Amino acid sequence: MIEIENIVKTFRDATAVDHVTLTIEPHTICALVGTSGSGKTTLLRMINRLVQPTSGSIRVDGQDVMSVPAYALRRKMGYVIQGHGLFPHWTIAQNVGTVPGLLGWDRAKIDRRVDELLDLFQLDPATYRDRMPAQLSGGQRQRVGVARALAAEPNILLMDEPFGALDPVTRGRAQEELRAIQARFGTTIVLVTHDMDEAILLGHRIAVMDKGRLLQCAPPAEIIARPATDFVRELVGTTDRAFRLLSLSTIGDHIEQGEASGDPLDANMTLRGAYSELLWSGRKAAPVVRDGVRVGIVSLDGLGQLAAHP
Ligand SMILES: Nc1ncnc2c1ncn2[C@@H]1O[C@H](COP(=O)(O)OP(=O)(O)OP(=O)(O)O)[C@@H](O)[C@H]1O
Repeated sequence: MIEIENIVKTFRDATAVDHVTLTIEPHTICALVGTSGSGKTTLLRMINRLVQPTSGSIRVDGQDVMSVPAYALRRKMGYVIQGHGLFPHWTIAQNVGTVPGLLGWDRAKIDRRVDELLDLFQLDPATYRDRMPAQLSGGQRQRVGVARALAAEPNILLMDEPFGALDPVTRGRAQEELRAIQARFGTTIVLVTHDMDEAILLGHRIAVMDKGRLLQCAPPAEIIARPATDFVRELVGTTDRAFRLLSLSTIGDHIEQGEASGDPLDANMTLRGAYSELLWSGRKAAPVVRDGVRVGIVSLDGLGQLAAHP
């Protein structure tokens, strides 16, 4: 658990983070969103002591971060930045093995871990472990950056715009990978992002910042349905909010009974995806299958009700 209490950071006369109190539960993703300059990066960097707070406290699993040597803290927490931050003159394997090496793991254990992580991120170890960062695409480098941060099995991962520079397709894949890895290892993740769609997709909770202050911290559905201020409402975007609400759950969570014909939709599809499919195929309803077995239907009427202001 990360407990941020009344934290303040002032640079000369400017307050970058202004009395923020925020608790991040273990095994969850907290997405920090806000406009440029709202203090997200500064807040993130106070968690691993890259930035020294002016006042307030941060506890990680009950321990004040100021009581732990900064190097020990940073080895315990993964940190990923935009543009990956890989060492350019080290191979991919050396980059991924950095923290395990610092922690004194033996060679064979490091090698196994590096190969396991490269596999996990769909980078064939035989092909990639001895390459240099410059011999990878931007998307591959970014995935190596995430693999490196996970190398020593940290239970906390701090991520600052990790996918900001990727094209939409690569970005979508990287987001899915991160979601799967988080679900598998239960890592607690603090993710700074400009992108509300990314925050809604990945965040169990979304923390909205403006001018150094925390305006609201709540699950995505609540941020969409009950924004605490006009700024939060504007950030969520009023034109898209019905679709954003539909993107939060799958058809499998809202199976209807009835008859429908045509190609079936998979129960794991989001409600938003189903809505789009129904409009596109000109149908009022479609059968739903789970593991190939028909379990019910999804209808435009049903989706319309689910998209309405709760
Ligand atoms: N080292 C520094 N010295 C002086 N001012 C700083 C420093 N770091 C950040 N700031 C200021 O603190 C404020 C918050 O910056 P921060 O980088 O935390 O915002 P952000 O929300 O992460 O922005 P972005 O999304 O653009 O990265 C800004 O006004 C910035 O200019």
